[in-house]
Amino acid sequence: MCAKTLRLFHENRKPASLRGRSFKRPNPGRYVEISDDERRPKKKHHKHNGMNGSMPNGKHVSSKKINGLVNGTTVVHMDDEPDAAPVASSSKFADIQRQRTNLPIARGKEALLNEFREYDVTVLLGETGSGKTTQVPQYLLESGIAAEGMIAVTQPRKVAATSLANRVAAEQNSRVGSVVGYAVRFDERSSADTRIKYLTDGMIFRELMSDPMLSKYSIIIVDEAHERSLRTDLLIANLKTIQQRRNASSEGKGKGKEKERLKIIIMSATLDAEKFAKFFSGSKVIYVQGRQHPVTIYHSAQSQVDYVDSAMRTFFQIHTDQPPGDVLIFLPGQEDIESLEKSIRLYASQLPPDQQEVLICPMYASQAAGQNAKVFNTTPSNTRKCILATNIAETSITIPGVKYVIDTGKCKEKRYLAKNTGGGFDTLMTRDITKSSAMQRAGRAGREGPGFCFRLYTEDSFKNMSLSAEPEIMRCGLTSPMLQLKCLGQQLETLDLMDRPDMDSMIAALKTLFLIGALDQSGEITQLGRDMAMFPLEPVHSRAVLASKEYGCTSEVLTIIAILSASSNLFVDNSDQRDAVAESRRKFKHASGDHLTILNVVRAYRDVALSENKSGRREWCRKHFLNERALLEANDIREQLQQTCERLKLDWKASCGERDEPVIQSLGHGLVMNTAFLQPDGTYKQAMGQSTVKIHPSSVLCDKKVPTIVYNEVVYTNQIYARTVSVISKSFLAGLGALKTTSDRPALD
Ligand SMILES: Nc1ncnc2c1ncn2[C@@H]1O[C@H](COP(=O)(O)OP(=O)(O)OP(=O)(O)O)[C@@H](O)[C@H]1O
Repeated sequence: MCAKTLRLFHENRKPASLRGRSFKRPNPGRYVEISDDERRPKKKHHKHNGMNGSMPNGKHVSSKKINGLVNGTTVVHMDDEPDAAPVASSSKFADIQRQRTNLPIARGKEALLNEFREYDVTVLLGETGSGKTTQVPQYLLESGIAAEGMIAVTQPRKVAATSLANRVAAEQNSRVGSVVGYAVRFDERSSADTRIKYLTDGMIFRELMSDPMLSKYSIIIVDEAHERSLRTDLLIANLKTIQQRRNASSEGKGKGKEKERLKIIIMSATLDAEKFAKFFSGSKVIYVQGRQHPVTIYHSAQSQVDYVDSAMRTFFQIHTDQPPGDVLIFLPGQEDIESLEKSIRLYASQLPPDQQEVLICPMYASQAAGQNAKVFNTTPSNTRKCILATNIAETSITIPGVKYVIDTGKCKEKRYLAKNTGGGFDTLMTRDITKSSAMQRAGRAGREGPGFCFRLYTEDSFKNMSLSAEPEIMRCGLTSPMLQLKCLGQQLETLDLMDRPDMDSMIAALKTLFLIGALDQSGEITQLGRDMAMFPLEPVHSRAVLASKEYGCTSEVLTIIAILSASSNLFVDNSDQRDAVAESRRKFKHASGDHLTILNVVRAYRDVALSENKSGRREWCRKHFLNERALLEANDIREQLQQTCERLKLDWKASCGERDEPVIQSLGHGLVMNTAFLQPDGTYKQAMGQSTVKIHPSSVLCDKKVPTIVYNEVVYTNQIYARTVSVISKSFLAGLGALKTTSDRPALD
């Protein structure tokens, strides 16, 4: 392959099509400048602010304004070049400290701290890479503003929480889990010494159940608030009330009571600050100006129909023409990542031997955490790392070595479909990204030095993008958050939210909770519902675990639910070897369907583990197209679920041996909304809704026609598919009431 055939960004197109873009920023005239002392003497020949940068043709690109901010905003100016670094030290720690002091935010440290001291709520805007997420918590700790309490920093994504904790622990010259810790679902590293904790918004929301006033925290930082994830919105609503109560009770009680007070800091690079400031009246908006390194942005001249192919061509254009530096490519989902990985591998193998090697690192949520963490490893000098990521790499993180970003402009977004049917479901749909996402993606370059972002969409497309995504609470299923709120004695309907979900979604969630026994007739939470909320699982899964007590099969159900909760799929989907995969899967096949097939796999793996060493186990998994990471992760998850069982006095060792019915029926208690019956045309109609589903081709039941099915989830591609499917008896479903709600139900047994 010749590099020229891959060209998407031609040199001669640059002046017209490859314009640098900048973050819009507030008009400094409207804002109070904190202190001139904070500023460095100007160096006139450079202006490193926003997404500015000199074009390859030498043109300078000016900055613009992104969001109007409210009056009273403070701008902390840091738009000049940082001071020369202190004398370099040979130790890594000294090097890290030098990096810290060179960050734009370091220049406004004292001014920021004064604002944090004065205001209970601050909304902090600062450009990507300015140092908000890593530095602000450390400033708060070192200045004593956090007093005796802990500082929580919430993140919408696991990978951000863990990688930030690692970085900040290194900056504190300590190990993760001591002064700096993290907590994400199924993984926590913290101790009595922990003062700064990075945690997902879901985890802190869960903490509300055991500590409704979040009393161990004196400061809660809600980071990447622009994402408006569902848990962030629920957390913010709760924080407002908690702060009012805590601060009112500490009022006038003297110094000792200071630690009862709660400070809230909302942070992002691309935030509608005004909306947050209105929600928290009396809050202060602070703008940290300046970024450490410029990012030059290029747009494609024409719209790209095949974004995977365009990404591939752009990658090789960079690889063959540009200086060393790793490349981060944003794609919507796993299928595109796998397809691009194949083509890059193929073309890279045809490059001349003197070309740098290409190391491909996929990064997506359903891949095991350990695998995702590999992207943070440094690359040997003769290798260019090419990270193929979904939007899990979009915010907060710094991937060492990344100099180039390729942005396809696409993402997958969770949406609740068919909400009017009462039997709706969450599904992922591919869509165009928002301006906020585009800026965040570009911001992943330029973190260790000047960066470049190649957008595979036109400048007009960028201009026409909406500013930010619709809040998740407006577009997702609400079963799990509604159960958690009920446990807290709160109603979603009456909560003081920034945006309110629609009534259909709330009714659908209430209906599911009622059907699985979490709520009684009057909508009050039951003891069963409280027990369900104890598990770090979707309520439908925790209901299955609790039902297993009655059927004496908790051991089997825990194993299956642990596999279903793992972040990666158990079965490797290898489309090139479809027949071999199918043949191998047949060995584990259980006539009742996929759930017991999963159990057969785990049992077989356990037997292998008794006789084989690590490499033998790995080889066995490879031969059977199984993902060992999923098996290992599920083992950890199972141990955590066992602990919850112990707290609930549920015998997790109880086993039903080889019987399948108790297991399927336990699952049926939880997945009652995910049941369907066969129709004459071979499709299945939801027992509790109006949608029609097909059995997913990956299921062991895909060629079968069985009267009634229970399934774990639906996936939506060109059709609606039920995935992880088992046969369930009609009489059992009738007993649950699942077949009573539709007029065209089949004749019952
Ligand atoms: N793991 C890391 N390895 C190397 N440098 C890092 C790492 N994490 C952070 N940094 C450095 O610290 C800088 C600031 O990172 P930080 O996450 O605090 O910025 P931010 O303002 O929160 O950015 P964003 O809005 O993108 O989250 C980065 O640009 C990078 O130079």
